[in-house]
Amino acid sequence: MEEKKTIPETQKEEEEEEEDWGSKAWKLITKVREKAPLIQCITNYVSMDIMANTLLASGASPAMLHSINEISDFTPHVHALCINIGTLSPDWLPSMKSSATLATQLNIPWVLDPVAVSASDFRLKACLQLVGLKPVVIRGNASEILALSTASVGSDKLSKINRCGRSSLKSLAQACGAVVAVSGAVDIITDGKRVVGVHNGVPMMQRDYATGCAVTALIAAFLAADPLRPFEATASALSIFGVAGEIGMDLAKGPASLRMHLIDSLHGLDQKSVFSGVNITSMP
Ligand SMILES: Nc1ncnc2c1ncn2[C@@H]1O[C@H](COP(=O)(O)OP(=O)(O)OP(=O)(O)O)[C@@H](O)[C@H]1O
Ligand SMILES: Cc1ncsc1CCO
Ligand SMILES: [Mg+2]
Repeated sequence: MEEKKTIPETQKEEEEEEEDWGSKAWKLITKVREKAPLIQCITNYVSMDIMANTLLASGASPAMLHSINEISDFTPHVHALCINIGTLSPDWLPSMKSSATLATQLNIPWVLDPVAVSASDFRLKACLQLVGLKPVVIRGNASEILALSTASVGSDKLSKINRCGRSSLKSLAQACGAVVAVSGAVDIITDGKRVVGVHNGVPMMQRDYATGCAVTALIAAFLAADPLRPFEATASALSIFGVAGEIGMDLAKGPASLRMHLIDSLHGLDQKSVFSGVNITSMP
């Protein structure tokens, strides 16, 4: 007869919490599909197409409106807002600020993507002004989040050994009052207290421009589905996008076909694939 092993209580709790992410993510994508939230994106010229198609494939309704003449009429009616500074110019910045200000005043969740924040002084200053307008989530790659950390928290306060490590990420989240997400092979998400890692996605996603921008928009859709739990929404969106990338990669021949298959997989994602694919773990 097989020997019965007993699992220590703490390990059991951790396993239960980790197992639970599959159902959290499934509930959120289901809610996005049911609610079809309206997501305003003020984004760059490169990402508009993949972002709109990612949102549509998830069940959300994208709207790429950026004219200053339309913000006051339109932003109050959206369920979430995504601001991306990828092709920032002086004439778009007032629209971004105005839309972000309205969203914060009206309790509409919004997410900031600090694309290439350290490329110029103009971009860094603009990004810090936007951070001051209280995004609910900031999602960038490691170099962008490191640049933002150094500028927002101060290089002297960051550990020299572990400058983009978990403790500096937590400090950034606390300083900004936002959930901070760093994408990469393992995406790291923190709300300043909790930290989780998302172990989904495939390396080929880095060979395709604007996948980062697209997942930031998906975070906005998940925020619209559950505005009170931005940490869970952010981790789930990153995981679901990664699972769609994994399934898409089985059919793809390279970056261009991955883009197509990722969007198809996101559209067709079922409960079984979400439960077996979502891989989110707590981090100390
Ligand atoms: N090595 C990897 N393995 C698995 N998934 C990855 C890897 N690198 C990136 N990803 C995934 O690709 C997506 C985009 O992340 P990335 O860090 O490339 O964003 P980014 O640099 O902001 O992209 P862009 O600026 O082109 O929009 C995320 O969903 C992330 O999880
Ligand atoms: C290539 C590129 N240039 C500005 S934004 C962008 C898309 C990826 O962020
Ligand atoms: Mg990016």
